[in-house]
Amino acid sequence: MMAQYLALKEKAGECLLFYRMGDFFELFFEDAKRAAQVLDIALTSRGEHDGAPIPMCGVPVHSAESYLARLIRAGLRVAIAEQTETPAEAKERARAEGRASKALVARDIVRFVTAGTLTEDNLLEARRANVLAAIAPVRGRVGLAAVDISTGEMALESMAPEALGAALARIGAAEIVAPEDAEPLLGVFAGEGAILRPNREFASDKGEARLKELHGVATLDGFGAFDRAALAAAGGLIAYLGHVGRGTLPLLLPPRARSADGHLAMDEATRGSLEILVSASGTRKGSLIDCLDRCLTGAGARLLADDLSAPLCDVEAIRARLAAVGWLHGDPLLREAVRDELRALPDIGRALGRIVAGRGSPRDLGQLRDGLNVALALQDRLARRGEMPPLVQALVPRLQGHGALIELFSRALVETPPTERAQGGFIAAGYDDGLDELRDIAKNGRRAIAALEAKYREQTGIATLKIKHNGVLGYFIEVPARHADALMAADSGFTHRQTMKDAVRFNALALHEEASRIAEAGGRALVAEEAHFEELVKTATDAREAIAATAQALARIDVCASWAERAGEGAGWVMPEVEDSQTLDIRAGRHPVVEDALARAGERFVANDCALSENSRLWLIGGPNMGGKSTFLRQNALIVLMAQAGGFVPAEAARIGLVDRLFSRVGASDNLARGRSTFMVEMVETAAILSQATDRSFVILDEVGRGTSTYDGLALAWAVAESVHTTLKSRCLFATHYHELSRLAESCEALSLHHVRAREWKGDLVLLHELAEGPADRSYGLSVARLAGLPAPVIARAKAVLQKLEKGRAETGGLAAGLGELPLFAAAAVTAEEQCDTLREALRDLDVDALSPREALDMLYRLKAEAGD
Ligand SMILES: Nc1ncnc2c1ncn2[C@@H]1O[C@H](COP(=O)(O)OP(=O)(O)OP(=O)(O)O)[C@@H](O)[C@H]1O
Repeated sequence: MMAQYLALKEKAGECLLFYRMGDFFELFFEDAKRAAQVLDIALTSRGEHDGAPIPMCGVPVHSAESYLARLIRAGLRVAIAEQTETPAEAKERARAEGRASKALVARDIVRFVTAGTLTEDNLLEARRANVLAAIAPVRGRVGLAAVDISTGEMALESMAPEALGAALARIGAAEIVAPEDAEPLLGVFAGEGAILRPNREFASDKGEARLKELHGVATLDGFGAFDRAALAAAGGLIAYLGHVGRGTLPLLLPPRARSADGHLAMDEATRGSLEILVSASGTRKGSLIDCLDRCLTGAGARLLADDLSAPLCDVEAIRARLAAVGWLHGDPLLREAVRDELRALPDIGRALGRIVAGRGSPRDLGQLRDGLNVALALQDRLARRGEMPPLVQALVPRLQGHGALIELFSRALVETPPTERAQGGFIAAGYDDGLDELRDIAKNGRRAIAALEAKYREQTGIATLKIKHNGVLGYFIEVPARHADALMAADSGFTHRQTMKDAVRFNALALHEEASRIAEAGGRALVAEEAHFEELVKTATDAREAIAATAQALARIDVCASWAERAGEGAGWVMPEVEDSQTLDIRAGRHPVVEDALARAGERFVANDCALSENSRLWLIGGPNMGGKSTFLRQNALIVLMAQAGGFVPAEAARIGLVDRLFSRVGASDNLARGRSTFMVEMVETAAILSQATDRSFVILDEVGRGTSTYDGLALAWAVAESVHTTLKSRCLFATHYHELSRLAESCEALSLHHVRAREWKGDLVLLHELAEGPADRSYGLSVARLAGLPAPVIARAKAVLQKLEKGRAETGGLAAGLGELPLFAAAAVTAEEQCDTLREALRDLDVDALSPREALDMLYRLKAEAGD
């Protein structure tokens, strides 16, 4: 057995091996130690290997899923080795092979369970997509393929290598597959969740061929335009799926082409700081989606998460979504009726995923029937409305067309089919006459057995005689021990089977005959049900694309209704106007998450305006700590994000010029796990902004430079603000405590000064959370410290120090004393560019083909020296 185990373990590689033995999955050696620790179950031992006891632990097969879930959550992967023959078959095989020894049942790995390839309901989160991603670099581009196995939705894209990090952050994959050579590309995503596979699996021609074969098409053009890199990633993804499914592929819908420019780009730091899908605490609670999500279905919630992760950059597409939301918002009765239908909707996308992956149950078939029925009812309701916005109009036809399937499944299945199919009982009466007959035989047999019980009681005079059934003996007669003697007699007509402590069990010919009849009919009924199950699975599988389209249409309707519902909950949510401009004009905007939190505490959120335009691009915002600067910055970023995702926004009015990239640098946070200090993180993220933001981007910068010494910090903040204003020309909100920065207003014409208001009243600080024009008068740092409970002697001492410092500042002209003679940023930048131009010219004039290797090397030295000068 150990030889068999070790061979399978070799195949399982890094995965824990679940080795099936009877009713248990057993784990051995290091696997056992690891699993016992994660699952907190007993570690025992069994036999010896190389003279040492073999560590072992096990989990019961019937509850294996909950253990699997915990192992997957702990970042582990599992290979499942099942018995591939029965003990009887094994014996037969051993005899045929002429071996007398005890036959070992053959086993093989039937499946790998990994975080990215789950389909089981209880291993998945209903409201979160579970994404498996694959990357592949090809000629300077990186392909990215992403699939949610539970629903089969697949998207392909390709990008410059620098954009990969942001794309992976957007997707939030549970597992990432990459070619061995490409590990460095993964950057921060390398490690636990990344799986390296042989390079040859990521060939674009193979990827293309596999996709064509899967979808039965001669060309992929109908699905979109995919470049070599995207196809190579698709190839790697499908190869990996084939590997984990041991040859069986899960549901894969035709791939969608996702273009990077179609979406509002956000890097990982921005996503993190805006707390879109998870809050800073790492959970959904307190995140934007948690505050917005009113979806009634898991699929709707998953689509909403996708929308918020990748808001659109296309005015028409955004307006189409907004029109659908507005339609449902303006008609609360219709909205409620639509939502009533959705409430009854099972997760048909995931049910279909399980069915196609060969892991479906009768319950999944029942869910398809019920879900498609809901879709039909919804279609009917919407169609009767007549007038609809174009998006809804396009969705409605996708809700129908499953009449034959619904009719078949309604006739074939019982009302609530079970999750287990081994015991049968899911095919409805009246669907198959032969099956009904077999069931009748079994039913009559059970009735006959009940009659036999009465007959035997009368015959033996034992009133406590009972006919019972169990899995081992089948049907048997049981009498209390004190009555057993009468039945033991040779001519009693009963044969002894088992003696228990208080009872004795017997058989009888008539009982045996009835029992055999029942068993035979039952067995045949099971076979018949199984055959029907296969037919129904095939029907569903054949219709998979149409069913998936219906599931997606339902999810989109749910998302639109969710936005409408959320906006309808309180006053002050509006449909944003989206346009192609550099305007960002938000009247009385609010931060939805902070507003909710304050409302729970019975407090009111103070709404604030934000009015940026081409001529007033950068707002420098000062004011006391705790004054609401960060909140203001974030609320405007979130409003942009929500609007471009196609939703209403918490404001009185909002006009939003399309944003191509959103950047947020809020609050310095340590990232020691990745080996970077606070200041380093801050600078890396700021560098990303300076290299990528455009005049269509929106940037929020919160206290850049605070992570270092005052002079360094001020100097950096100054240069960054100037660069954003003058070079990038992005719209920007810049919060800072450096008063000195207000002097930037003298040289930057599109920069204006603002502050959050505060007042001191009877010695106490009152924060008004209200934005006003002009520079902040002072910083109130000591007052906030006092609010926070710093001891009075410390405050008093700080006051004395402050007075001295301020006196010094007055005498010397302060921190920014020397800035009067600073040349304009633009002028400084031009000289750098000029220098760069001589290099560029030298390169342009170069005839590479005419150079010998030696000359090329010389030239390289010369250019380098010039750059050094
Ligand atoms: N507009 C508002 N209306 C009501 N309360 C607000 C508002 N903005 C912020 N607050 C409250 O003030 C708290 C502090 O806000 P925030 O963190 O934005 O201040 P800050 O000025 O960025 O502070 P610091 O400079 O210390 O980072 C918030 O947690 C919130 O409870």
